[in-house]
Amino acid sequence: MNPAIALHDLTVAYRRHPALHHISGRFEHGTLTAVVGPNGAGKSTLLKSLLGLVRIDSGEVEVNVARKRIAYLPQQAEIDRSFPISVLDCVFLGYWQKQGVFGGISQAMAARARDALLAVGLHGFEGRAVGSLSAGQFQRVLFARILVQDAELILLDEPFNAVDAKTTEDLLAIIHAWHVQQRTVIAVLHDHEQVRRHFPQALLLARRLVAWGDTAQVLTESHLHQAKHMPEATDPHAAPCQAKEAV
Ligand SMILES: Nc1ncnc2c1ncn2[C@@H]1O[C@H](COP(=O)(O)OP(=O)(O)OP(=O)(O)O)[C@@H](O)[C@H]1O
Repeated sequence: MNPAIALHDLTVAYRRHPALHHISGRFEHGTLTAVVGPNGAGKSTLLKSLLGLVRIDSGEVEVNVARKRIAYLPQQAEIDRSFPISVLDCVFLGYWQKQGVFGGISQAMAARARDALLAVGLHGFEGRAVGSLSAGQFQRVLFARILVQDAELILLDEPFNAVDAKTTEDLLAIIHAWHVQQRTVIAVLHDHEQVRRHFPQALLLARRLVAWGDTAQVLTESHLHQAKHMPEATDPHAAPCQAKEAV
């Protein structure tokens, strides 16, 4: 069976400096994977490359999931919530990918959106402006939006940043339910203990691939030590990356 995603010797560079260096591997359908690594390791770039949001320098990303069945939660810092939109309307945005902008919201769809808000613990928040929510409440809204989107592949970039322990626990329960429903979930995370407890698969990045597979085999002391010693800065005088260069 085709994997949900296959990376074939993927290299992505920003102004010539590789953020991802010759990465190969597969995300199988229905797997729950944490992407971990130090700051600047290329984790967000990896998610963006799956969505076609960054230019690929060499290699290939094979995505065997229809674009409209992919949900993406960027880091909160990348989301503008200054525009005046209600919580319920924000959840309705989850339908847009499937329906198109002019699809209209049926009563059944509105009911599902309200149920999604209930599921994330935000019953009664429907009319609130998203700009007035706390970071944790807003993250719950974004999870409700993914719930109505009914996505097959869910990409989450640091979903628990600035989110308290209770909200994290609630959102982890939703991720667990997605896994049980055989959706493919890929989440960028920093808390290794959390990854060990909740994520069966892990991918450890340090621009290059350090390890990818069962979490217990990936998050070993030796692998984490290798990742930690990724050079902090890229060398401005480095030669351009050669696509066939050994990793
Ligand atoms: N748009 C951009 N232009 C230039 N360089 C970029 C751009 N986006 C990311 N980078 C660089 O690419 C590298 C990887 O960045 P990325 O955001 O993918 O890392 P990350 O692992 O998600 O980091 P963090 O844990 O800090 O969020 C970093 O060195 C970063 O400075």
